[in-house]
Amino acid sequence: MSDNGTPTTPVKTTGLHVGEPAPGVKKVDPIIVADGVKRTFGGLTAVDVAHVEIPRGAITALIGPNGAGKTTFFNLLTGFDKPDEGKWEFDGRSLAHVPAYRVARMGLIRTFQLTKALGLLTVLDNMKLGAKQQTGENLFRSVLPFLWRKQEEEIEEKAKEILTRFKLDAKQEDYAASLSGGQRKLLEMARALMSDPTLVMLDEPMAGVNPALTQSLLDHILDLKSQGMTVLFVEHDMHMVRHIADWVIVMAEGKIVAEGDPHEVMSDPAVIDAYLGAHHDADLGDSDDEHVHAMKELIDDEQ
Ligand SMILES: Nc1ncnc2c1ncn2[C@@H]1O[C@H](COP(=O)(O)OP(=O)(O)OP(=O)(O)O)[C@@H](O)[C@H]1O
Repeated sequence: MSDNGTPTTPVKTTGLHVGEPAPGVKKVDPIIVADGVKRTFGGLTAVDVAHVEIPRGAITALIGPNGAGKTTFFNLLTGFDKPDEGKWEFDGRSLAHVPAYRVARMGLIRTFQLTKALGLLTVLDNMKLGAKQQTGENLFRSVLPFLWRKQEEEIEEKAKEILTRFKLDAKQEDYAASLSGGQRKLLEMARALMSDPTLVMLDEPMAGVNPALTQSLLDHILDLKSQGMTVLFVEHDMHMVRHIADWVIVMAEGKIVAEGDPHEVMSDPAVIDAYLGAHHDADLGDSDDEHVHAMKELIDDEQ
């Protein structure tokens, strides 16, 4: 946002890849490298990614039609699900068989939609839960209470400082369930920052967000990049993707079908096919598939 309150055009990070943009293209400085990652559910292949690299220090959008395998791939990368086969690295370290809590401790944090249980905690308690491993729960608590108390104070101070940055400080004692959709998204992001991540993975950051908070969320995501973090997000809001993503990876039927900067990707025939399939030239009429509509609009813009 500029000083006079009008949204500014974000500065895109370029020069991320080596060679022609295509599925699996090499990156100059990848933070995640995945190879042969496959996940099936019964007879259904949800994810079948031959090779993909996520560029460091940039904002990458993972897009694709419903059921493309985006969430499943997110879950695999973060240790919340196990693949049938494949290997993947974060910052040069293998993540295969590493449980979710250790992946998070290594600096790869994903946001979660606020569950019912977390809604019953205050905003401040939600933030404290996001802090890195706490010594409070072990021997120190009873043997060295002063250490535990000091750590508690530091965590609380940090939580309040981040809440202020996200303009949620006035809500710190409120139950998280009382927040609006947009405020919850801000809290999810704020909570992720409690553990000083290297890579932040956001699951549909714009879903359910009132337009009044959209700019604020976008600014916070751009801010993560300016602080040196890498961002990977799944999103159906194509305007947002085009506005802030430096790089876009497109999945369809479990596979990566295209990669490139937002302009390249939205004019790629493989992407048009993945989204619109047989509907490409048809009037979508009353179809309730909102993101297919949004994609069609943008593809038309590009042409
Ligand atoms: N636990 C599960 N059991 C069975 N099938 C599953 C499970 N999780 C996902 N699937 C199936 O795997 C496929 C990929 O689902 P996934 O949720 O990863 O797609 P997505 O791209 O995130 O979709 P959306 O954009 O709709 O969230 C879908 O066909 C889905 O029904």
